[in-house]
Amino acid sequence: MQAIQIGVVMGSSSDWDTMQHAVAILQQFGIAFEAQVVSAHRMPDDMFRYAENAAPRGLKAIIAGAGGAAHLPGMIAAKTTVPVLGVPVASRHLQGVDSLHSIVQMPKGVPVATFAIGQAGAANAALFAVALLANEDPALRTRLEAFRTEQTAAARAMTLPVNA
Ligand SMILES: Nc1c(C(=O)O)ncn1[C@@H]1O[C@H](COP(=O)(O)O)[C@@H](O)[C@H]1O
Repeated sequence: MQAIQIGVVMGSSSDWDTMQHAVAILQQFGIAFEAQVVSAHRMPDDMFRYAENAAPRGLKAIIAGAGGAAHLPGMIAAKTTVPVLGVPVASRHLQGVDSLHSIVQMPKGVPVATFAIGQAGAANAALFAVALLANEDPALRTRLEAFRTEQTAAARAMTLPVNA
């Protein structure tokens, strides 16, 4: 069995609607991943353990999604040097601006790569993880390039009602 390369964590199962878009990309590229709920607020000891074990377990990156007071990505980053890719999940009252600011405004010295709010951010975090892995995996880079080529073709094929 292939060793797990990417960890996907989220603060609540209610984040799945967003974070499933990261998982779908990892599946599409055949990346060995794990996905689970880990909350800095509700299960701090588990969160610390997850972060501390990330490097010894060989994880290459952690995609962490959370909403509201979204401390999960930053707190994981505080406990590991494995790259953390943060996904702000849209919150009910502030539409995810709170999540974005919580994740992006890290103090100097503890970086979290922060993506857009919502499902596009989740998908892009996964694509970024694929790009990181592709640095060491030429076959994966070829698949990533093919993905981009298909995307370009789809964009070129777009039509507008005014031109129909
Ligand atoms: N931001 C965090 C953390 C954390 O950062 O540790 N743990 C849960 N949450 C967030 O709380 C929101 C509401 O969670 P519930 O739907 O379970 O009440 C979710 O978006 C989750 O990411």
